[in-house]
Amino acid sequence: APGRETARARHLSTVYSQHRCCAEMSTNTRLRVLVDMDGVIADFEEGFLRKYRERYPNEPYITLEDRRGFWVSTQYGELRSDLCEKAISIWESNNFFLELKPVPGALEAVKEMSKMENTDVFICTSPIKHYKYCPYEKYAWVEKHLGPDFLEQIILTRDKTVVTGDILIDDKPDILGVEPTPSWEHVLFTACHNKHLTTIPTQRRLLSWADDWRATLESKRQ
Ligand SMILES: Cc1cn([C@H]2C[C@H](O)[C@@H](COP(=O)(O)O)O2)c(=O)[nH]c1=O
Ligand SMILES: [Mg+2]
Repeated sequence: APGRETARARHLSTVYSQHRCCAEMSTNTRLRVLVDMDGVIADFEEGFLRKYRERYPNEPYITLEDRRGFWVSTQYGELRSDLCEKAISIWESNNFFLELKPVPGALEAVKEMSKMENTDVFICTSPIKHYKYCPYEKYAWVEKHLGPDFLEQIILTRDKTVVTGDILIDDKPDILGVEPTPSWEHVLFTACHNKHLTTIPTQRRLLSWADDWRATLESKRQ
């Protein structure tokens, strides 16, 4: 019957287009890049030291060269116990995250990355639990430096292991969470606090945004 033939033709056409779409997707596998914010595109350490010394000009401080270990609060607390809370008060203050300077080369790299064929870029960042300013200011910082379209690309999480991606560029040496085997390869972004760290031989680094980040991304494409 003519009617049945038409319906079958429509069905076959749909099935074919779905298979063709899947076939195309399987050959054009997209690369998903997760880029950390603090210490990778926003200069947390510089901003912290500048504002700490402004607020506490007579207190001891740790130069960027002497920074060791991810946690600023821990190293300041070891210097003198009360300095831990003083350190925390800096990044809990209004405008701290908003006024962080971009890491040299970061904005250019992220903009270029986001325009690459078959590439998706997300800013994957952990807010502090003192939520009065930080989440808002992280969004405002991305809009200010990367433009309003990039607001679509922000992932705020305290656990990056549950985020799916091919590569995570992050300055934190140990990225732990509920997922024991995250989907992404962690590429360690060199920062003052981790430059002296001896990492396992398989741990790749980006020394800065002047390093060959394009080769690192291409090495992850299927
Ligand atoms: C050094 C340091 C950082 N934090 C907080 C500040 C930020 O919200 C996140 C940064 O983490 P990410 O891995 O760069 O997203 O950590 C902190 O609470 N205490 C510290 O000493
Ligand atoms: Mg970081």
